Amino acid sequence: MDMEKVNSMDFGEFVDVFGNVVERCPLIAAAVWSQRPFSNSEDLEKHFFAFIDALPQSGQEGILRCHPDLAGRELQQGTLTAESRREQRGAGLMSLDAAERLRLAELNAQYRARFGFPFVLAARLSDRAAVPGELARRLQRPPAEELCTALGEVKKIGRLRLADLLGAAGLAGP
Ligand SMILES: NC(=O)N[C@H]1NC(=O)NC1=O
Repeated sequence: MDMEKVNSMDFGEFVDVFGNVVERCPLIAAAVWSQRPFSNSEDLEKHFFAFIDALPQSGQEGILRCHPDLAGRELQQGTLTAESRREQRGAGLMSLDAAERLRLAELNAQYRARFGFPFVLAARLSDRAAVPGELARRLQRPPAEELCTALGEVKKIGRLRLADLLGAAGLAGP
């Protein structure tokens, strides 16, 4: 998809296409649409990220809370978004054994109890062997630092989702 096509989208089409660049936060795409035209994919991405950065802490935590747990209940119930399912499957999180699932569920619960939002990690840049260790490591971090790290992961997920949507054509900028 090229930028000319993106810039010509009406509001509804844009939100349909980009509404899940940030998991279950179509409001962000709705706000970004107002800022078109975009010169290239980096410019488009910049607007998504700037919206996240400009939110008060409660809004940033709200974005994190829109994410499903890794290997959590929604994966079991089949209610993940298509993007999240693909990411979690790619990382091998759909084929955990019972002990691995339990370990992750315990760590996810501890993380949520400590920080008040779910553990977020760009699953496509990780795998089932690395996730529990990374979760245990981040569980020890100070809350303010952890909020920044988690938002950084939201951006990594968003960058990969945008690249999927735009393909190579969208990446070519002036
Ligand atoms: N909790 C969490 O990190 N969820 C996600 N990560 C990812 O790559 N896709 C998700 O839905």
